[in-house]
Amino acid sequence: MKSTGASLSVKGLKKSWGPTEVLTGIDFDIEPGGFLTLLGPSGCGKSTALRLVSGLDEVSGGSILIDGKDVTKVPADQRNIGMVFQNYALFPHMTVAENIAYGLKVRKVAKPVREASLERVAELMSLGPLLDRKPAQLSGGQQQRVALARVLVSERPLVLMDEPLSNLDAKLRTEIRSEIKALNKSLGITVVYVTHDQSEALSMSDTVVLMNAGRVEQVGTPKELYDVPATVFSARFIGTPPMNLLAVADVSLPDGVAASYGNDPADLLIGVRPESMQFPAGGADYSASCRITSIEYEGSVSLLHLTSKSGASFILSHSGDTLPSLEEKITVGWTQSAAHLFSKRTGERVLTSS
Ligand SMILES: Nc1ncnc2c1ncn2[C@@H]1O[C@H](COP(=O)(O)OP(=O)(O)OP(=O)(O)O)[C@@H](O)[C@H]1O
Repeated sequence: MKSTGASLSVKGLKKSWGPTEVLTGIDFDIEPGGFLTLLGPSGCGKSTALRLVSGLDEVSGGSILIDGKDVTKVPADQRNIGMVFQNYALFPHMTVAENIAYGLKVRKVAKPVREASLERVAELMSLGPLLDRKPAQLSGGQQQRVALARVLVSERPLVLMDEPLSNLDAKLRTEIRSEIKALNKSLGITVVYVTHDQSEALSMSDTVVLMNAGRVEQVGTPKELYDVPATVFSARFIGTPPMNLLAVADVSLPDGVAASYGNDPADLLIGVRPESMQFPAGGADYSASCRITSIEYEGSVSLLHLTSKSGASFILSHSGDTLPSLEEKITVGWTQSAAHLFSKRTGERVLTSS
């Protein structure tokens, strides 16, 4: 099953339903064989963007290029795109084998070729022993694997997946996640994936397009989004528990940071990830005095829920052996490199000269 992925370029994509603009002009690009995820909260427009790329809905503005060719006005069935959705709708009266090979049969692919493709994909997806069963005789995870196999066997250079794992339990999600990723790499197909689950996005993607209210908040590799969030929204959306954001009044800053910020220092928000905060604070560049309000034991770490001088809540992920006690007043710290500075007013990351 050789397959070479297509490139995809989305430019200024807009969609309105009546007077409501649900996509306000989004841009992203993906190289052949890449894995790009549209990530964002419910209702931000991820599925809408995917449906426009697939051709199921018409754009209100902007363009879609596949392998450099403008397909914005090309009907869905001529875009050569494979799709897997959350409700994977297998044909109940057909066996697994018939379901998988259905698309090839419709396209009048010769029987020996069909059979060879089926055998190959069944092996890849470990579906061999299930080929004669009907969908009702499969578990949810097995049905999802059949839906994926059906798309993979079709050898489309571009595959769109809309929350394909959302019906599965946590263990299966993790298993199928890595299967999808491995298939993306071994077959070279280009994948555009939609999810609201950040851990799914971070673990699978080469590129993440983080969306918020119909626009793109940030585009980058998973590491870029985690290490250098461009906005307060990115900082809070990526990472579990989310990044802490503290007002200047609650933090003791290194000399010069506030002064080097051209604007009113009270506009600064100091971001720090729970896992980058240290207790005890010894030698840290930034520090904050606080009180421990609760302690959540999570096995490898304990989450210390803290309250700042001004009453703001934040979290420190503590991996040390000795735990402080509840209600104890402590000082926590973090290094310059773990500090993320944002403007409260614009929500954007700001750089200081220090
Ligand atoms: N056919 C439609 N008519 C009117 N509004 C629609 C239509 N389809 C989607 N919308 C609206 O567009 C917005 C974006 O929806 P979309 O399904 O793209 O979001 P999403 O990010 O995929 O959300 P979810 O993760 O919940 O699926 C929502 O406010 C939704 O109500």
